[in-house]
Amino acid sequence: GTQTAGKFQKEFVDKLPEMLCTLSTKNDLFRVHAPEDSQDTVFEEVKPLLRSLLDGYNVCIMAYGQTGSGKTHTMIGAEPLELLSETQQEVQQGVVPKAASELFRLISQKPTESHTVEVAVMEVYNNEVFDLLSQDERGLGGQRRDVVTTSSGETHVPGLTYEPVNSATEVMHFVNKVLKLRTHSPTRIHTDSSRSHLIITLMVRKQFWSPQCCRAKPPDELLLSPASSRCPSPSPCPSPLRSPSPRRSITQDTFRTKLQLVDLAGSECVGMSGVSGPSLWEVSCINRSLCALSDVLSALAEHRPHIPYRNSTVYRFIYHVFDLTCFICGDAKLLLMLCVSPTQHFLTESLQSLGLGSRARQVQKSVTRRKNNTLQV
Ligand SMILES: Nc1ncnc2c1ncn2[C@@H]1O[C@H](COP(=O)(O)OP(=O)(O)OP(=O)(O)O)[C@@H](O)[C@H]1O
Repeated sequence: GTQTAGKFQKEFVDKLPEMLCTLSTKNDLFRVHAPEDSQDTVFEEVKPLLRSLLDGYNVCIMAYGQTGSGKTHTMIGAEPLELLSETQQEVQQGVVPKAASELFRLISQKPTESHTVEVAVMEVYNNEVFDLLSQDERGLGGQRRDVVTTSSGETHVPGLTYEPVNSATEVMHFVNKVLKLRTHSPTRIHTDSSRSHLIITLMVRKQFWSPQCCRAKPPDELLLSPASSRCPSPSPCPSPLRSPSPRRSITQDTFRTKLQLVDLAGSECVGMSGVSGPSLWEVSCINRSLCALSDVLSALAEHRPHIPYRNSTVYRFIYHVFDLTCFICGDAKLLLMLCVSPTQHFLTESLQSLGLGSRARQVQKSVTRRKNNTLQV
């Protein structure tokens, strides 16, 4: 009866943290953080992936969970950051600013390599992709972009704006500038609910410097500068790197990897969030795209011959964002951060999120292999 079910739910919720912690200690790939854990503690899980990014893996870090469960808090940080002191801001920063800082810190430790970094910010709203770094005519949102798949199977967003960045501060300058363009609406559960999926991409290009061209490490002003990141063949290397002999530099292949930081829109039950009218379409698009993710993960986990990447209208979103053929089966690492409400009220939603997490873990068992992701310069 209802009473028994209620008792079960209470016991389940009471035991949930303990169960999760036990699982966490038994499995290296699985961690649980309590609400009081700091952003720094959570970021410790993410840090190794930044090293992988520079080692040549594509990396996707994605926050999933019901509406209001803390995805934006986890990915971006406490808002509004500008009202906090500098020290508080650092403490409250989420995965995106911390990952950008760590990336540039790691790059600064590799003086013999030249890196360029570019940032793109997209939102996927009602199954359409918007380029937030290129505002529409009214300045109220991003330009709508198409998603195309080439004959070689690569997915592109033609015209997507990539801005060159030289520091974490510059990355966050672009991100913070466009965050207000992201679609938000109040719901009964969350007064400032994001109604779109946010995708921040950091594209890293790495170029090796030829010994004939550069006897020593390139000077700092050449590192991370998009315009100067290529060894300036056929012109001689700039002083003091010019070779004593009149040999010209050798341009090498560029190694390109992508870090995708994804703050998904929250899954929600219409009855609970109380949305109506045009907002119902938003919820339907959000829930369908999240179901499609679940279907893809299930198919991959069960090694089914058909993986429904191209599942109806969400295909473009799923395929482009996760590029799952690459992220899960190939040269990539995926970190799924499940945000779960600590209250009993949202037990069903929490179980649903954990279900998705367990499917994702099964996919993790497939072998990840890194390949030379080279581009012709
Ligand atoms: N660990 C936490 N510590 C303190 N506050 C938190 C934490 N997680 C979430 N919050 C707060 O809870 C509220 C909802 O969080 P957030 O906006 O991140 O949810 P969300 O999952 O992104 O929601 P939606 O999908 O509806 O956009 C915010 O006010 C946020 O600051």
